Amino acid sequence: MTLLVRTAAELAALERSGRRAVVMTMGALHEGHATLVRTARESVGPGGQVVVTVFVNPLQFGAGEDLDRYPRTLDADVELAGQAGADAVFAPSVDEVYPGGEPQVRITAGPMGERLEGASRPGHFDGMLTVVAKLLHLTAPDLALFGQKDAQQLALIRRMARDLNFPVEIVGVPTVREADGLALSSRNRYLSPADRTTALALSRALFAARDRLTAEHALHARAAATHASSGRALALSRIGEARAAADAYAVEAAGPSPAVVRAAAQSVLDEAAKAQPPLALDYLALVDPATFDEARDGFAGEAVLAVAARVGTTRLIDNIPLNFGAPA
Ligand SMILES: Nc1ncnc2c1ncn2[C@@H]1O[C@H](COP(=O)(O)OP(=O)(O)OP(=O)(O)O)[C@@H](O)[C@H]1O
Ligand SMILES: CC(C)(CO)[C@@H](O)C(=O)[O-]
Ligand code: BAL
Repeated sequence: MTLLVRTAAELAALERSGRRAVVMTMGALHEGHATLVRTARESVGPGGQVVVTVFVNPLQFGAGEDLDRYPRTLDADVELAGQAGADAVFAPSVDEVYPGGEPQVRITAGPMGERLEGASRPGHFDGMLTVVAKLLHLTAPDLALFGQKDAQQLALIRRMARDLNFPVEIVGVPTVREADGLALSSRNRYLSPADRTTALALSRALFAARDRLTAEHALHARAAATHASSGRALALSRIGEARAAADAYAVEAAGPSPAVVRAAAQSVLDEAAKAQPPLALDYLALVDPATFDEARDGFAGEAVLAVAARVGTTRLIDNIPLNFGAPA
């Protein structure tokens, strides 16, 4: 039986058992959320405790965004959270979370919070981190789980926990997708069937980039295995073509190019911009997942290709991890 808790006092009175994991959500729960809850349950075991929070945080919505129309489905959320293994759902009111009205003192996300999502949604990450900090204090978990679908949010929460010494383990959970690739999101409920068809271009673009990267890795591996370009470089250098030799060496030494991989995604998005309804691209960026700095040519290691776009009145985000190979 899943307990529904509405106040901070009730939550504080909740008896603890074993390790406590928290999954924070804005409700309208779907299979992505259920996966976070199941992962939380597996992490703490049957003797541990899983708390799901459901709170649509006004502080992280900008003027003109969808705060008022955001879906609110608490009964179904309690049901789904319970089936996935939650012991309690904490669903406070706005007054309960912000008893003194809008908080004067807030968490500031810093430069990482001003890029990509932060540039499109000014103040969003300050509002998000402020409520996450409050919910961490209120729920006092041993671990907190967040989806990689919101990759920049996850990176900022990790950074906040580290920079401000929050005594909690932050766990990232891979993105759950529909069979056709669309990342699950509460905002998918806004999509008409035609919107949804266009929206599939987000994941298609990310998969095209992943496939391009796989092909690039194979090309470079083949070149290295056959020493084709070094052999050619040697031959060229013997006949005195020093510049051509240097170029040939460079081709073999360089890893896959971020620009080439990014372009594979861009061409899918360009096509979708001509669809009906059209996809309006906000950003497509290849970034370092820890800092959200742009991954330029020569980048090695783990990257994230992140995309945000509007289809009709719905704004969607998605991303995919891409490994550019071991850093030199
Ligand atoms: N498809 C998904 N796979 C894995 N985790 C997800 C997925 N969708 C959401 N989450 C995670 O669930 C948590 C709560 O997210 P939230 O309630 O905002 O859901 P959402 O579907 O992302 O909603 P929205 O459409 O408003 O962005 C976050 O940590 C988020 O990253
Ligand atoms: C982490 C969060 C619950 C804070 O409101 C929200 O940003 C979300 O659902 O991803
Ligand atoms: N899913 C991230 C929270 C937001 O869009 O406001």
